[in-house]
Parts: sequence; structure tokens; C-alpha cells
Amino acid sequence: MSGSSLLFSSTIDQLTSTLPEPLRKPRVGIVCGSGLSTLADSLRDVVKVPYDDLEGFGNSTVEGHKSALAFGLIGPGEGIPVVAMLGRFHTYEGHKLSTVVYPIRVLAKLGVKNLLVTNASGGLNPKLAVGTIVVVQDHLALPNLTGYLNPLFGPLLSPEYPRFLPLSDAYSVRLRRLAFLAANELQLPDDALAEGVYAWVSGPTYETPAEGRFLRSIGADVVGMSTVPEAVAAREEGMEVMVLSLVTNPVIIPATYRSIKEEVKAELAGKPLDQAPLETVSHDEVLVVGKQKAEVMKNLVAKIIETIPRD
Ligand SMILES: O=P(O)(O)O[C@@H]1C[C@H](O)[C@@H](CO)O1
Ligand code: HPA
Repeated sequence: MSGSSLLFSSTIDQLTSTLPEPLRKPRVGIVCGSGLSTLADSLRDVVKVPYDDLEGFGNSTVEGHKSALAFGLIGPGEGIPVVAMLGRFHTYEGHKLSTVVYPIRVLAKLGVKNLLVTNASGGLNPKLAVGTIVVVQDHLALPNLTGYLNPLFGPLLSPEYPRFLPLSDAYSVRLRRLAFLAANELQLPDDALAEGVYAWVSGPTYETPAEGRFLRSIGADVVGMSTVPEAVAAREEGMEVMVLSLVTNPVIIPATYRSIKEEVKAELAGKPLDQAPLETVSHDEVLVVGKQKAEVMKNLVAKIIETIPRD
């Protein structure tokens, strides 16, 4: 057995020996994005396992991310067994990509077939108001394309995996349909849910105006610092993936730059120009919007899970 297979089986053994019977085989996995750990509040009979107790897991160091797996049941009757990652790992924290996607591979080995990933993102498309939930239809992964940060670099973890994973169907049409049907059932307003392309950047810096303009010009609607590695690993593991991206702030892309040259000239001519400073984004702002939308996100995720057909 290879080192990684040994690690996986040790983590799986740890989990299966801790969990009561109905929770051992979760059917759906949820990844909670920044400020969205309350998504797991709709779970009952919850068993939480701190990442600290699990071999191979890192710890999330980002505010708004906890560090535990929450196993529980969702929905009426006997309920659907699910597992939520309360906190994820980002490469900008210093985690290796293999660590970032390790929990996803563990979820797959526990039997998870459907993965619902959530994140906080910056809006690039001006039509997307803060608070909109974007059902991701595709991604742009600059770190993958440029060669440094593809989670599938290296020897195949299993001979059954394809060496060249196609990603034209990365985001499940079936699950995306369920998201819009669930929104309809919950009577969410039409503009609560939109569709779009997520650009993955490594972070931790937020985008400069030029970077925001570039990402918009190449077709991205929202930008964030997570999700894509998880989605790619989940696809390699054969899971169906859906991503709900909560727009927490606009990415500021001014039509023109403030000209300091013109300002100085005007000042010297005795006619100072009144220029508003550029707005900036902060993680606090991201967390505030996550909190404001936590209830809607939670209800939406629960409704989607309840409507996923049993295989
Ligand atoms: O984990 P997610 O993608 O939800 O978190 C976003 C991206 C950065 O980690 C952070 C920036 O505010 O929020
Ligand atoms: N840029 C990148 N990632 C983000 C942003 C952003 O503006 N907001 C939340 N996550």
C-alpha cells in the first residue's frame, strides 16, 4: 500500500470507529465557506470531529472558518446522512494543495457522491449585487493554467483515475437544476440566485483594479481564493459537484484611473479637484455579508439536499 493509501485508510478507520451507524456513510458533503459554518445548523444528531483529531488534516487559520467535520442528518423521516466541513484550507495559509483537497478525498472514501461547495466571492459582473448567490457553471483557474497549483499534479493516487481529467462537465447540471428548483420552492426572489463563472486566484491579496478588469474581460463573474482545487479533486474522485458562491463585495473596477498628474496641475492652477478615495474591501465585510445571508444559504442547501434523488 502506498503512503497516501495508508493515510486515507487510517483516517477512515478513525472516523468509522467514532461515528454511530447512520452517520458512517454520508451521502452528501458540504464545504462551508468564509462565515458560512452555520450551514450545518440544519443537521440533527450531530457528531463533530475536530480536524486536530484527524490524521492528514490541517487546521483552518482563517477567521470565519472552524476546524471540524460535522456529521449529521438532514430532512424529514430517518433523514439523509451528510457531512459538513466546518472550515476549509486555502493555499495562501501555507497549506499544500494535497492538504487542501485531503478532506474531499476522505469524504469520497466515506461514500459521499454529491458535494455542495460554498464560498464567499467578490463580484466582477456589475449585474451581481452583494448578497447574490451564484450557482457556478464553470471556472477559470489561473493557478492551474499557469502550472504551479493544480491539485492533480504528481503520480495518480489510484490507477483507476484518468491521467487527463476532463473538466467541461465539472459542475453538475443535475445539482444546479435542483438549486433553482429549491429556490423556487423556498420562494426566493428571482435575483437571489444567479449563474456565473468563478475565477480562482491564490490570494491572500484582494485584486487590484487592473486584475479585476482583466478577470472580468476573460469571462469571470465572481472571484475567490478557494473551491476550484476541491471541485477538481472531487471530480477526480467521481463526485457530482455544485458550487454556491455568495457575492460578499464588489470588486472595485473604476472606469478610469484618478490622474494624479491632472490633480497636481489643477492644484498648481489654484483649482483643486475633489477626488473621492477608492473603496477597499476587507475580510470583515466578507464575514458580515456571510452572516446576513447565513439563513438563506442554510435553507437553500438543506432543500437541495432533501431533493437529491437516492441512488
Ligand atoms: O473560503 P472562502 O473562499 O469562502 O473565503 C473567501 C476567500 C478568502 O479565503 C476570504 C477573503 O475574504 O474569503
Ligand atoms: N476577491 C477574492 N476573494 C474574495 C473576495 C474578493 O473580492 N471576496 C471574498 N473572497
